[in-house]
Amino acid sequence: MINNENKTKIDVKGLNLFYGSNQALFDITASLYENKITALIGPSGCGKSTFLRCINRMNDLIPIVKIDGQIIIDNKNIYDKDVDEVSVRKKVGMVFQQPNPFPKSIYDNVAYAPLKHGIVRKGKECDELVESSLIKSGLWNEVKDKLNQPGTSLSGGQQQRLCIARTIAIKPEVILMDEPTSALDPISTEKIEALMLELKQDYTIITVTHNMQQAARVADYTAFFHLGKLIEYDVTETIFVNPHNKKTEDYITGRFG
Ligand SMILES: Nc1ncnc2c1ncn2[C@@H]1O[C@H](COP(=O)(O)OP(=O)(O)OP(=O)(O)O)[C@@H](O)[C@H]1O
Repeated sequence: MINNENKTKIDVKGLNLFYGSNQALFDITASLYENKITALIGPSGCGKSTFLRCINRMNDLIPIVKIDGQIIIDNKNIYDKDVDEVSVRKKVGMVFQQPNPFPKSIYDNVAYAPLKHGIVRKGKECDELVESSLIKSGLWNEVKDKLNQPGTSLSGGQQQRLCIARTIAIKPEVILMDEPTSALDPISTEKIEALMLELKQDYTIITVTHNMQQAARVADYTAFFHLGKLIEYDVTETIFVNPHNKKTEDYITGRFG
């Protein structure tokens, strides 16, 4: 059962999303909790990534998308007309499936956006932010002597941690992760999972995963989607051990998906 002492960070109310005439999300309503990891699971095409992208208005970039309903973050509907999507994306950072560092140095990968948004000034202030972001992403010890080397010279797992450092540097409150380890080897995956558990102390994390073991290992809450509907959402243990819906049970026991 969901613990009522949790603090809601994101309140989703009656969210519908259409790609042209094709409806991809149906009346999604859920509260997502602060300093928790919520995993979104479900078969391919069920709308997990679409839902994730609604939380930082990334779907606004797709012209055929129409959205109705509300996503309230800290008491403000991010789809209200007076909300600018750039400010939403600062508050809600995102890490993608493929590590995608900029073709720049390790240092510049982290420093670029904070300098551009005026979060820090060049020099000591920026150096400190780069260092603290790389420490928080667990990469500092591996890169502190080669900050001028290209981000792309790192291993896949290191590149993903660099992307996490880049996200943290903008000082978000929520981090969205879209299958953050599916392109990584098991050891890099383990490091990212350990990092997620550390990061949830400071951030609210929503992650899409196809890996049930990963959801079971890291997520406090799990939401099961099917055909664009949120079928069941509960504490992770309930979803995996004692699901209430037959479809959830069929999916987690591998009967479809
Ligand atoms: N840019 C787009 N234009 C049109 N339809 C889209 C677009 N992106 C997704 N869809 C459709 O929306 C539905 C949900 O897709 P989505 O990618 O959100 O599912 P998913 O659960 O994340 O899938 P997967 O696990 O395969 O990544 C699918 O029917 C998909 O074809």
